[in-house]
Amino acid sequence: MRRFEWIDGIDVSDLELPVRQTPDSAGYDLCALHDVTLAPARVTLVPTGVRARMRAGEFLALYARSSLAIRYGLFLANGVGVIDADYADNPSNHGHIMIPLLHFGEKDIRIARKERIAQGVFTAFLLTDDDSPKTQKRVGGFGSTL
Ligand SMILES: O=c1ccn([C@H]2C[C@H](O)[C@@H](COP(=O)(O)OP(=O)(O)OP(=O)(O)O)O2)c(=O)[nH]1
Ligand SMILES: [Mg+2]
Repeated sequence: MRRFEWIDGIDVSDLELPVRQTPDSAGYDLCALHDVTLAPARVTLVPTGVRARMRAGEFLALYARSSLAIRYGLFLANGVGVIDADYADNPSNHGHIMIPLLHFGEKDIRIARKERIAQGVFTAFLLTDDDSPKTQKRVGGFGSTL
């Protein structure tokens, strides 16, 4: 089981789930769910309308798209986003993947619904020999494990 799903209750009639552009592309392109204006020197959290399901021992790494970085000065505010496998079932937002975009340019940028804004790469990770997680269940995202 490794797939993308829509978050319930959103109009997805004109959208498509994340896809890779070519057979050897690593990243699944994630699109903006809404039109959004990015102001210079600000972080804007852009919703995607999707969640990612994956196996234990994997995470979805979110990276910027090089073209947006080069053309507009757009970066992920967190450098690389880490989407945990247990985020999909968190009761607070049901795994909604959000993209924190940081705009380094000087003028507002308009991002349109459906525009590809980041890419996700499914990635395997390793644990320490004495690994012991602090809690058994994730309850939210962005600070829920404080
Ligand atoms: O760019 C991102 C980064 C994270 N997340 C979601 C998925 C991830 O599983 C969750 C928590 O992310 P992270 O562990 O990076 O943030 P945190 O500040 O440590 O929050 P928490 O205490 O909830 O783990 O937020 C996103 O939607 N987009
Ligand atoms: Mg965390």
